[in-house]
Amino acid sequence: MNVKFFLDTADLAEIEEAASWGALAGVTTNPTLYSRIGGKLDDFHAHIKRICDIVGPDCPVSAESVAMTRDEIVRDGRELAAIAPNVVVKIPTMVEGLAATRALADEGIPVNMTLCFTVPQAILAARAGARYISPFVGRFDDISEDGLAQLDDVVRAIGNYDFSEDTVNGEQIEIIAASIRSANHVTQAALMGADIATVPFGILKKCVQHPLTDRGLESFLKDWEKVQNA
Ligand SMILES: O=C(CO)[C@@H](O)[C@H](O)[C@H](O)[C@H](O)COP(=O)(O)O
Repeated sequence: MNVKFFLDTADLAEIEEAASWGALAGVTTNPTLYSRIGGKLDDFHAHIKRICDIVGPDCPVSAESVAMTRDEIVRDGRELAAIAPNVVVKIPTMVEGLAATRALADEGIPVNMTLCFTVPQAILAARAGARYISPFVGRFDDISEDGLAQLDDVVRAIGNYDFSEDTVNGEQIEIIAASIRSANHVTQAALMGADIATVPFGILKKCVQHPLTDRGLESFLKDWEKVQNA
């Protein structure tokens, strides 16, 4: 298992930029992120394809189903999975979603079970065959709960067991820390052993930066000028 950064956006310019940094391992989208870039319904599949083309076949791209019944979610999921081999079908943690996850997993289609807020939800997602489980940190904090503690609980509970009989091709489940609001959330998620942090582009940039890095670079450049003029 390895720790990875996913980008939480549907914005192609952000994805291109982050992919060019050489450390991006995947992308997650959701209906809000797609609407934020002015996305249109009839362009949704083409847009997901564009993201897949930018990041390449080794980077999973989560595309969310907004269907509400098992059969509709399964139909949606099959269509989304047909866009590109690296598409992961994102499905909310709900009864119909669990049933659809089982059906899609049995067909070899990977699912990212999203909107997960508790350990029992995560265990059910795992048992239903989810490849990824996405506990939300920031939104749990928003209701005066402890998002990081909840993430820690999910990481430990899922890590206690072997779910390989339930997942597509016996692959290991990966926990995606979602609703990340700060670089510190990323730090804490990594210390807890979350496999992935999916972060908005602004947070990804903050993860690269540090004032001491800037100050150190400035003084190295100044001193190098002295070397050149010596
Ligand atoms: O579920 C996943 C990743 O699997 C994410 O795309 C997830 O939807 C987003 O992180 C959240 O919706 C972001 O929420 P917020 O922090 O902006 O309220």
